[in-house]
Amino acid sequence: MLRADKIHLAVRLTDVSLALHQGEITAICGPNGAGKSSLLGVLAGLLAPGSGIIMLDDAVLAALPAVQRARLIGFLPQQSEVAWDVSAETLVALGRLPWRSSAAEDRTAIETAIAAMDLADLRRRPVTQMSGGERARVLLARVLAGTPQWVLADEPLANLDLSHQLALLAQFRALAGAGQGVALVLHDLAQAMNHADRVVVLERGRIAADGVPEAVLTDALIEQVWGVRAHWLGDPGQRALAVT
Ligand SMILES: Nc1ncnc2c1ncn2[C@@H]1O[C@H](COP(=O)(O)OP(=O)(O)OP(=O)(O)O)[C@@H](O)[C@H]1O
Repeated sequence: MLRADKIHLAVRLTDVSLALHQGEITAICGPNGAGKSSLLGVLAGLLAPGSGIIMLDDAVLAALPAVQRARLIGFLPQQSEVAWDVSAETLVALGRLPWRSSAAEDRTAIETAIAAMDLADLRRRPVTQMSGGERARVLLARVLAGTPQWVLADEPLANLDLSHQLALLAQFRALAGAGQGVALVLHDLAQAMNHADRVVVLERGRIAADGVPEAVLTDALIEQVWGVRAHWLGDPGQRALAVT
């Protein structure tokens, strides 16, 4: 379990408590500036809260050695810019840095990540010569190559075409099915409704709702938090949001 207890981060997060569970996909939703990226950064141990604590199972996350945190938690930031002119394969291989494993183990993890992100044809291409969506897939493959127990991804679907969005959502489901914990910042409420096990809604740095998607993403909450009047169409698992 990855647990945040009474987190305060100046201006950005106020009294945020939540627990993420392995085997689940948790969607973190909310308007621009609500604190989603800040929360993900705190959960990953990359941002130190002013007060409050993050626990990873029985350990205080901040007290774990950095290399152990890097093995346990894979973090995909919102920005997909890459400064280095390296090939996709080299960038994916950097995901193995926290591990001092055998070459064979590294190779297997790298190849699995490349296949999962559909990058076989792009593996030798410099990432600086890729489209935004292609680069986003390489960066996520780097996270997957690290075989983390937790994947925390900030808007991982934002630059992807529909087919790669669906493939990636299936990939996240497979990770959760294998017992990993997955937390995704998502702006698309239909994706959160249909693909997450749980939705956490942030509003101005506070948790506005937390629970199963159908119970959380009600028409009333969407109007309250996003100021948009909308209603859901379709059946559970295949919902579409109609704006009224
Ligand atoms: N480094 C920073 N120092 C101080 N305030 C910041 C910093 N980064 C972001 N903020 C502010 O904190 C609030 C939350 O920002 P955050 O990036 O977490 O929101 P978000 O929900 O991820 O937004 P978006 O949907 O636009 O990506 C915003 O008001 C933002 O302006």
